[in-house]
Amino acid sequence: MLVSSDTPALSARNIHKSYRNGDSSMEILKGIDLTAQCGELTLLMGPSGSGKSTLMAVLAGLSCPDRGTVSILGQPIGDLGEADLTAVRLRHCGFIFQSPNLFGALSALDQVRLVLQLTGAPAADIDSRAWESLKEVGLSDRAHLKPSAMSGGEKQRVAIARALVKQPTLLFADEPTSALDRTNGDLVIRILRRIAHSNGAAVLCVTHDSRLIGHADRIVTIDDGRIVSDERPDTHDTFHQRDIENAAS
Ligand SMILES: Nc1ncnc2c1ncn2[C@@H]1O[C@H](COP(=O)(O)OP(=O)(O)OP(=O)(O)O)[C@@H](O)[C@H]1O
Repeated sequence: MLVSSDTPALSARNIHKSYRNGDSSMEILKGIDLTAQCGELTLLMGPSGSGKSTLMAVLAGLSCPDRGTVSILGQPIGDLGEADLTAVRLRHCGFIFQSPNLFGALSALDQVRLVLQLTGAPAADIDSRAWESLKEVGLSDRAHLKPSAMSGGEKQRVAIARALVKQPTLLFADEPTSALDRTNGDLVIRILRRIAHSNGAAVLCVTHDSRLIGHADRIVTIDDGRIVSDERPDTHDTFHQRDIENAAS
């Protein structure tokens, strides 16, 4: 895929999504516009039930919107068949969830190697890349341990190494720190920030964890299926949805 340097990693336009419950339908996303640039850690925050995880699933191509378009590196993913969409996700997207979901029988190193084998990386590169990725999350000395011998924070860092090893353009994280204590939560968000800043990934992180706010480049708040604020804490460059709408009109 040829991509200009101005192309956002992700762009979503007028996203609507409803869920059916028996005869009734509930609109969860009510016209979301969002662009994510490479090199930024963006937090998606908002009250429980406001639609954050639904939005993340739509942005990652895991769920289809009823209306609107999502583009990854300029490619509208709604135009892709299932096989091509899976290929885009495999090639460009990494995922981290609240629970690390590791394979119980595999060592940390093998969990990371497996991703590279599945993505068809050259066999000669697999070991060095897997080691490099574990080193990035500070787990070189834990590489041969299985999940049962690791702490919760270590397991979450293996999950990050597994997402990171593909060098994804887009990294989606859904509540990655909510099961972790303060020290491990802090470590995980620092790693996510470094992945954005040093590796140039666009990192989108759904969270309730207010401890993460100070680490973010941008905080997008969703309420009742709409973006209600979009803030850059470092620069205090704050603008609200009405400003976006005014700018677009
Ligand atoms: N598959 C589904 N079928 C029906 N309703 C759903 C489904 N998934 C989510 N919902 C509903 O959509 C609404 C938004 O859910 P979502 O998980 O996106 O919110 P959230 O902001 O991530 O919440 P939380 O912070 O509690 O995780 C909720 O009312 C939820 O019950």
